[in-house]
Amino acid sequence: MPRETTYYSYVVGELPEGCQLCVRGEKLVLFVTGVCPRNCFYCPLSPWRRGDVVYANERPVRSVDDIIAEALIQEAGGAGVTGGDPLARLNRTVEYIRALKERFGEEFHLHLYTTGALATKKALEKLYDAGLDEIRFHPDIFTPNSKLFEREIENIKNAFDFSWDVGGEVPAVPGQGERIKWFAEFLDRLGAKFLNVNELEFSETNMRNLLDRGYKPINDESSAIKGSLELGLEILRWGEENTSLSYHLCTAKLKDAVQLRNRLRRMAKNVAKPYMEITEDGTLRFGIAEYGNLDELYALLVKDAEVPAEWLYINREKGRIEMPVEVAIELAEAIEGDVRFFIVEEYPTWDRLEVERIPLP
Ligand SMILES: C[S@@+](CC[C@H](N)C(=O)[O-])C[C@H]1O[C@@H](n2cnc3c(N)ncnc32)[C@H](O)[C@@H]1O
Ligand code: SF4
Repeated sequence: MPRETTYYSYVVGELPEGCQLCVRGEKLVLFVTGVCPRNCFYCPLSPWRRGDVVYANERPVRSVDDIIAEALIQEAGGAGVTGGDPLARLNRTVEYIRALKERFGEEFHLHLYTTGALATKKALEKLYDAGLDEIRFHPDIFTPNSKLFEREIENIKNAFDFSWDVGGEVPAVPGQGERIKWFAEFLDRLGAKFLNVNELEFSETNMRNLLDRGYKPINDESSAIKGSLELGLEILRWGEENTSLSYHLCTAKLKDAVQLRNRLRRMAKNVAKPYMEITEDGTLRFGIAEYGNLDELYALLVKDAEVPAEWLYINREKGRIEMPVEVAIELAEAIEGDVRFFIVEEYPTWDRLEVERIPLP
């Protein structure tokens, strides 16, 4: 029987090393390029991520230094190299893998996702020499009669010439169980280590495609697709009986409630300013005051309201003054006029996504 993990997923055999770090929030998401030779109907990437763009987590990358800076804030123990297809920009991918290994040492674990379409022996050799530890193939098993799929399948065989961990990773598309089992048997014959199965999720980008094919979310609060988890479990039960692969069924809930939360908590302690609280979810909570003239407001708060200057931070980019929650609550009661006070909660990420805003009376 597949084991249920404490982080809302299911395992047969051993959890792949890349996943072990990921669930603890220790994997940097290194998005090398949005360029990809495929066009999966379930592709979750937004149009602006489909271009030749580079991100380390939410941070846009101009050079390797940006990647290192992000890894330090996260206290990352490794990175998942993703896209798009990282092999569509092979030199860049190799440069980043090499730089991360050089900066953080051999222990820094690197796994990479690829379609397999560009995984020639030469390309794989470059990745292996750069220090890649684990490679995960996602061939187009749901369009089996295409030339591209044939090439992907042929290329996967090249990966077994190197002593890294080789696995597959595909979404559990309801109605496609037989294709996934075919892929599992294929990987097993070659001597692969694992097959990861992802619970299928909708995003703003793929929602139309998924609805048109009759797939529906399980409820209003979840992005998971009905029937995908059940299919994943069925594949794990079958796989345990019929193959020697390890399996991991990675759920939408794991990604949202565990992996993201753990990553945010790791980052929050390194970016929180003294006036910010870190919540259980890893978000930053603090008070803000908004007013047209920030210098005037600052003078009012320091001189008239006698708030110690070290409790205040003028954030000109966002047009506000930041402060501890308690100070904002007191000031909101004491100050009359056009100044607006709020308690906000933000992600500790590069884009500082605001997730809550409570106006103070
Ligand atoms: C997000 S992709 C990134 C790498 C690459 N673009 C790919 O598709 O392989 C990583 C894994 O996510 C899975 N995936 C793709 N679309 C998905 C979706 N809509 N819901 C859940 N998993 C998905 C695939 O199994 C893929 O191996
Ligand atoms: S392989 Fe990944 S990035 Fe490429 S189209 Fe499919 S889901 Fe999108």
